[in-house]
Amino acid sequence: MIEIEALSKHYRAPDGRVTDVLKSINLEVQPGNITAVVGPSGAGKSTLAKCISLLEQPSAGSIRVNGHDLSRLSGEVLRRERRAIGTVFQSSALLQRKSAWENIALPLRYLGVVERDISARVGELLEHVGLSHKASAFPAQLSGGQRQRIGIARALALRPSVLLADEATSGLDPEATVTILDLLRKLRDEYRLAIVLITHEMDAVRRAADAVAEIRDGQIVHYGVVKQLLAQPDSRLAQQLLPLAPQPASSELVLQLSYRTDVPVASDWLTRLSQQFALRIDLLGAHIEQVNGLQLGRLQVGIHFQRERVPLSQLLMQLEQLGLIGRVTAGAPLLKEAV
Ligand SMILES: Nc1ncnc2c1ncn2[C@@H]1O[C@H](COP(=O)(O)OP(=O)(O)OP(=O)(O)O)[C@@H](O)[C@H]1O
Repeated sequence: MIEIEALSKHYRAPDGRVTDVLKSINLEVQPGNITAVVGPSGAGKSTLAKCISLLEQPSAGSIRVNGHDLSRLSGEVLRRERRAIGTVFQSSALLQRKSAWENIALPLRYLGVVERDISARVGELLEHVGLSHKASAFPAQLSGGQRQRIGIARALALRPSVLLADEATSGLDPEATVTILDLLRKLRDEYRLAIVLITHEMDAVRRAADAVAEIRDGQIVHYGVVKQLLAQPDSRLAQQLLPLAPQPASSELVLQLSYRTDVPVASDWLTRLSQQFALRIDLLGAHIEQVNGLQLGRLQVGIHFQRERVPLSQLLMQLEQLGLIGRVTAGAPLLKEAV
């Protein structure tokens, strides 16, 4: 488990000017959980990654891994405790003259682990990342995705409890990206790893994250548990996770409806709603997203009132009873008259 508390980082330029890059970041990632950190370029994601991996010393605050505050340690104790954090970066930085097998063995060799145990552990890790057949290949003979999987195996060699993946899928093709993200999910579950996934790709968040923190200008401005975000379709993070382009509509009211496919939605909701309120409902757009193994649906519907206008609150309440969460995308002023 990793607990980041009131973490701040500033840099001091030679002329004495101070740049605050991280401002009092609080973030907790439990074992068996993937938390994505997203945000625009320059927001502070890499600096956060460097602080977590202790490449940079925080200016203030603490980073506790399994209860130990790593930011206060130094020397041999720090080297020992930091083994609890495995790191994978964008280019996995494998040694080119060493085979995949040797690259994974490196951290174990540095520690002086006996050869027999190294063999057993490397074999197990290669199997876990699905590359046993590439043990003797050199990095140049591997694809980008395969190199990244070897990088992940190496990061896990010392059995960390936290894995930091900093842009680990950037630059990979979609297929390799999916393989890496699915591997992270598998490792999360098998080793109960607490994974911090730093990424600028919302697709990666959708596929793998349990929670997401949005960082802007050095601060966490939004945080949400992915499965709960769907119940808040208005939230900024939900909109980013499940975008549905607004449709031009001649309808009196345009609603965006969300639902989880594992929660029953009345199959005849459309007929029931139309009949109950004398509506004509046009389907303007629909899509289903996979979010961390869960299917989430989004619909956009245009509504025409065929008799009197129905109060919006009544309409939304009825939708909720049918298993759908609604929010108005267009036409609200019209409705206000009727509310
Ligand atoms: N060593 C440094 N000295 C001074 N300022 C720095 C230093 N490192 C980073 N910064 C500044 O801190 C801010 C955050 O940078 P950081 O690299 O953490 O952003 P990021 O969110 O990772 O961006 P990107 O997605 O483009 O990699 C930027 O404004 C950057 O210029």
